[in-house]
Amino acid sequence: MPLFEGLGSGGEKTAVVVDLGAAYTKCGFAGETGPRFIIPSEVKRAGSPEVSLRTLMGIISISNLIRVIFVKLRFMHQLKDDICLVFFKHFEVPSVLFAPSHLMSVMTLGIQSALVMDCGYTETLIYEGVPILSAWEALPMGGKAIHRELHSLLSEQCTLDTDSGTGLSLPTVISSIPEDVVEDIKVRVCFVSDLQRGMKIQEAKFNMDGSAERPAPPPDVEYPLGGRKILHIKGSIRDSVAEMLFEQDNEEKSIATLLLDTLVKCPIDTRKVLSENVVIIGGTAMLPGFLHRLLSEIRSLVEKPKYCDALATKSFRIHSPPAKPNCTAWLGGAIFGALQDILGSRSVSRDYYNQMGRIPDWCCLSTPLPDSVYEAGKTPPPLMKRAFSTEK
Ligand SMILES: Nc1ncnc2c1ncn2[C@@H]1O[C@H](COP(=O)(O)OP(=O)(O)OP(=O)(O)O)[C@@H](O)[C@H]1O
Repeated sequence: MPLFEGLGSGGEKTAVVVDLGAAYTKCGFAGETGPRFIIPSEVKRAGSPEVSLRTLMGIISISNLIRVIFVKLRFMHQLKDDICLVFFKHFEVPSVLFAPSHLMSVMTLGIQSALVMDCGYTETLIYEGVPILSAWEALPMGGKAIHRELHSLLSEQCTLDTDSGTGLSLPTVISSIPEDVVEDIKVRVCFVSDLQRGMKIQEAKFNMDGSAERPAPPPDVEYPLGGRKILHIKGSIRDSVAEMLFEQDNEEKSIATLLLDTLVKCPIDTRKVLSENVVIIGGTAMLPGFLHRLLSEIRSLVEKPKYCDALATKSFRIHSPPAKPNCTAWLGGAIFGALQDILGSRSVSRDYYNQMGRIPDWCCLSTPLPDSVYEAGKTPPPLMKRAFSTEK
């Protein structure tokens, strides 16, 4: 079907749904089952996600035709302000809605309460539609950390075959492996080992006297690089690079303990329902074996005194949302975006933005907007408006 067929030409307008991730931006239309585009978001400065020009251009080319935008975002207020400025002032979209990705993910399942873990970068928690912010936990462990580790392991341990020789060390042939190749290698050849095997790999890694034996690695892989170069990827890298997610650091934190610590912070009467409604989102969860290992880690940890006494539940279940983990939040946004009445009453309208010059900071509801943004003698404009209907 042509991309824009039937959209924006009369009737109710379709919302555009954008999930701005730190690594990838997903973009498509409300009411559809998957994003039309997944494009890399470029991070310009470490720790400060910025939307690349390329990403914005992709979004903008759509908004020109549809004129109604539904943006789903979980970044800081300044970035939201910048996005509003572009969409309201330049493209004159009727309304924008910023919705939390974790809440949107729960929408795909039709459940009220869930513990949502986002394994892009951060983990958070939602209960009965309201995030329990005091239980929010995060660990800088995700696709990026694996990517960095893989990059250094490949450079240190792998060899290259070229026309001029075989078994050459990497630095003698190329200065470094391109980032997109490392990303491709991660997605195509790496996997998460099961609990037993993973424990043995970790034991061997941290055993200084060499007495712990490492399990036999999977076969090496020959990966073609450009220019008739073949990269030999060691099997021991394939099965161990994702172990960092499950290794406990000096503070005994891994992604499994993070989930359990979050649960311990929740009110005791909510824990059972949350532990039986775990939702895992984020592209890193797509590594083969990830969910199986996470569940095994959790089941083993809950037997330990630290959690056995504190948790008051041992029953854990992970949902299977109707989308791949990296697109679950987007799909929730697409479902929410198709609910015209609800969407219209929850978005920030262009009129509001034009009069106020800013969007409300939902994180600071206790801080009212300064009086100076209201015109003298005028009451503030309504925040919400039915912006998605063609009714006059
Ligand atoms: N099939 C796959 N197997 C393994 N890893 C994958 C797969 N697909 C994507 N990834 C990894 O998932 C990560 C991106 O996931 P996702 O798109 O959920 O992140 P994001 O939304 O951009 O980031 P964040 O949630 O931190 O904002 C990348 O590190 C990518 O390498």
